[in-house]
Amino acid sequence: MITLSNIQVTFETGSQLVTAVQDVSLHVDAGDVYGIVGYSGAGKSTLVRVINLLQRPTAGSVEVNGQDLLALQPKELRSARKKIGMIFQHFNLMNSRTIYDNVDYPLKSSKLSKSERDQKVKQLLELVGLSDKLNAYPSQLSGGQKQRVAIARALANDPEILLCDEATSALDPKTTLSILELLKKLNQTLGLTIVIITHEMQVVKEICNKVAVMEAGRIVEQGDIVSIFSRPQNTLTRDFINTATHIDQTLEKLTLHPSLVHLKDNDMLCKISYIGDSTSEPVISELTARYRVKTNILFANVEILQQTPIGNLIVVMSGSASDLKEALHYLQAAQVNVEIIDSGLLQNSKVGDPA
Ligand SMILES: Nc1ncnc2c1ncn2[C@@H]1O[C@H](COP(=O)(O)OP(=O)(O)OP(=O)(O)O)[C@@H](O)[C@H]1O
Repeated sequence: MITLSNIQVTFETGSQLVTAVQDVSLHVDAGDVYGIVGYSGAGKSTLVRVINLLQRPTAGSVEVNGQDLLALQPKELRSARKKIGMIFQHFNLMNSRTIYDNVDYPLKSSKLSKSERDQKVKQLLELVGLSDKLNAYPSQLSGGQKQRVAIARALANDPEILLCDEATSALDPKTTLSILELLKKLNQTLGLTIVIITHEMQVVKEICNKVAVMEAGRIVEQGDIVSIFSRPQNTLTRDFINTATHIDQTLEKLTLHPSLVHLKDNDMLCKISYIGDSTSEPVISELTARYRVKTNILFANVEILQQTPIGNLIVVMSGSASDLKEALHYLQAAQVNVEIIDSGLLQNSKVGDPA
């Protein structure tokens, strides 16, 4: 549905050149919910605006639904753009017009009759759950309701693609979830292809089937969500994932308060992660039954991403050195990833160190 190839966007500010997007290529299939995640200034907004040519790239090509957008004449581009809806962080509604008029506005240039337009506006507002707000003004709505109006307006011309530029960043967590649920419903019922840019991996986790991670204008990692969450390759990707799973915060607390974890010489503080089938294996109980290794679970979390379970645990494993070694081999063979964070030997030698 969308193929960006070797996109470069450079801005000239006074005598300075800012390269906002650098050699980015990505491919979005029809029906994807594609997340682009990155910290502020990474180039996400610039990149997403390239998809509908709100931002013309300095170099590269933009193909949407089989059309080379950069080759289109202004009139053709206007009609291609109608098939690409967009929503924004601050909703961009017209405050002096009613909700009805906001949604009706993009239909003014359509070929629909007045009664067809009326029917369409009402249908759209029903789809987003706002049938009772036709005559209200934006100032009378909550942030979540305003975003629903913006979504209805973006769908007025039956687009195939919806671009979401930080669409939930101004919303509280509960409202964010309800908007993401609505987007998921639109993806599933209308077959809408969605591109979401966000700085929150939590958003990606809720709704996306694919994700690209951006840093300093480049994509540092991209792929399907399960592979990225279970085997992140890039440090930045790991950082983003850890913020969404809370595992790093827990580890930080444990490291800041060593009294929470009393490690004896043969104890190991480990982070254990697994994906898919391993969750049904009673791996933890096997450690005790087969290898005489006791496991104290300090933190456990299972996420279901695209119907695939992904688990993360922080545990203290205790046993003899040889039993621990065998247990680690067993976990490795069971496709369970183990990262040793600290061990009793290490911790106790640190305690004994002269200041
Ligand atoms: N019109 C412009 N003129 C000059 N520089 C720009 C322009 N638009 C963006 N930039 C610069 O390009 C870089 C990327 O900005 P962009 O807004 O795309 O990042 P972002 O990842 O979307 O960040 P945020 O989440 O804060 O919006 C930044 O250094 C920004 O200052």
